[in-house]
Amino acid sequence: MQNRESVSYLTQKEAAEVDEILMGPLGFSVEQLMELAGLSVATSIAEVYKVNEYKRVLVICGPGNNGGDGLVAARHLFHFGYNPSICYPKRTPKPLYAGLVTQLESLSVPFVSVEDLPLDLSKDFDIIIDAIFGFSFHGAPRPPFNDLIQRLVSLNEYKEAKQRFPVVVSVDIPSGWHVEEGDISDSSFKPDMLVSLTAPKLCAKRFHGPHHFLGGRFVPPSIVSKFNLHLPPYPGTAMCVRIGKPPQVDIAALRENYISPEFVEDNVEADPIHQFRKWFDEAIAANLREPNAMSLSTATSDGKPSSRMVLLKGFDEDGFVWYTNYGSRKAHDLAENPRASLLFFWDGLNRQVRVEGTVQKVSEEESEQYFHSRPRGSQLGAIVSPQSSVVPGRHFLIDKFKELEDRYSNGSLIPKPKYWGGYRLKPETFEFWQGQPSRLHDRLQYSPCEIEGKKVWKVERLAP
Ligand SMILES: NC(=O)C1=CN([C@@H]2O[C@H](COP(=O)(O)OP(=O)(O)OC[C@H]3O[C@@H](n4cnc5c(N)ncnc54)[C@H](OP(=O)(O)O)[C@@H]3O)[C@@H](O)[C@H]2O)[C@@H](O)CC1
Ligand SMILES: Cc1cc2nc3c(=O)[nH]c(=O)nc-3n(C[C@H](O)[C@H](O)[C@H](O)COP(=O)(O)O)c2cc1C
Ligand SMILES: Cc1ncc(COP(=O)(O)O)c(C=O)c1O
Ligand SMILES: [K+]
Repeated sequence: MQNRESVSYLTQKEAAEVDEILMGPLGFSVEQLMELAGLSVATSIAEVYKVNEYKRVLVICGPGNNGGDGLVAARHLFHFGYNPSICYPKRTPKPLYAGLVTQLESLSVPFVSVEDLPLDLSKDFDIIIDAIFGFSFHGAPRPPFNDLIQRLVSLNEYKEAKQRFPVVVSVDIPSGWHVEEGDISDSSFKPDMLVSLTAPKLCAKRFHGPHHFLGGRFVPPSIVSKFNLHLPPYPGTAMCVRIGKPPQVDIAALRENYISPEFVEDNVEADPIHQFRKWFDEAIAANLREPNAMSLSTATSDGKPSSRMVLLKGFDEDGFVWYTNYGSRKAHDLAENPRASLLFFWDGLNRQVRVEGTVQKVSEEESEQYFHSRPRGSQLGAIVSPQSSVVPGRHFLIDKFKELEDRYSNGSLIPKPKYWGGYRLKPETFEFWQGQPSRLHDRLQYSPCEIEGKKVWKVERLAP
């Protein structure tokens, strides 16, 4: 999360200069920049306002490039599953704009005239995108945009009356605001979200709404250095990044309604290891991050519990294996109380699996073999770290690490320390859980029983 103070802002003149450099010596075309800008707007909106709750979108487009960004955003939002409508009263007679309009018409996105647009915008839309004016705005808004801006101002009244009201998202500049000074006359509207493009303009300092995003992931280093820009890094492959304060959330209202295929007794495996393999393979196929991460809970002999994450490194009929330091807190617990439980949570699949049983160390040979399969840095890390004991500072670890790195820089075998190795939990019970609507989840528990002298697994459904 980027601190608002550390982000830089552009003046109106600088914004126009950046434009000229991008589309001059740097070889960009306006189409390209507009496409990226519109896509950033659409992805920012999709990040905050989920399509199942905020479906109906009105995009009000002005006569310049800001309006073009709105047209592009509308097309992307359509493909993301939203229902956009467009109000575009002063069309620009250029092929770029005509093309964007044709693209939207081919998707049957409706164009609404100012006259046909309701005076009260609060009922028909969930999101209103203000793509009226960008950084070239000057003076006071002229018709018909003054009237449209007034309708956005009126939304505040509905907000105060606590009726359901649409959120307003401004593209680059809240329309009617002075590009540098902000809402000087205090007569314009206050958007809920601002998507600054390329770099925030000075007026963005006056934006105090809940969601400030930056989009336009195309700024080359030469622009960054020429304008001394301080911008947050974009995460991963994202087209947008949040700037300013983190969103305020009502923790008590944070919840997911799980929707999953039915998980019923008739189609589970008789053997829980087979069932685990099936779900584990599905977690891998779903491309989840670290599907082998599991919470390991242990307890002291007098029953004081503790949990931590570890990585599963193998499983079969004999049990579930992980590696760690034999002097750690968990190791002390396991030495006096071998009973433990494992918990997997596969978020993207609405699944969790509990495995409970007793733990033993794996053989030295097994630990040796695994230790030498790890990256050399991790092998050295294991030697350096007296896991779970107090150390004087980070330097203590780094100094020891560097010393060892030098010693083994010739590529020679790094001996596994005696105090590092694996554990195996032999399962006694399993529970497979899958989230369902209204908290009526599926829970199937496997426990061992004997039928005619033969060990089998009993499967029972537990109430959610
Ligand atoms: N640079 C970049 O990196 C990128 C920039 N991009 C986008 O471009 C935006 C800047 O676009 P822009 O320069 O076309 O101007 P913009 O603000 O849309 O409007 C100008 C129009 O409004 C009119 N107008 C002005 N004042 C008025 C008034 N008081 N009342 C009524 N009308 C008024 C003016 O008419 P005029 O006054 O000149 O007759 C003209 O027709 C920028 O904010 C960003 O969204 C991205 O697409 C890509 C990357
Ligand atoms: C995703 C994840 C995986 C981890 N995997 C291991 C692991 O496999 N082995 C390990 O010793 N620590 C692992 N850790 C660190 C442990 O959570 C823990 O901090 C450490 O083992 C010390 O725990 P203890 O003091 O309870 O013994 C992992 C942490 C995370 C977040
Ligand atoms: C301290 C520690 N040891 C061991 C592991 C196990 O994973 P790996 O053997 O892949 O490094 C982890 C994983 O996060 C870890 O943090
Ligand atoms: K705008």
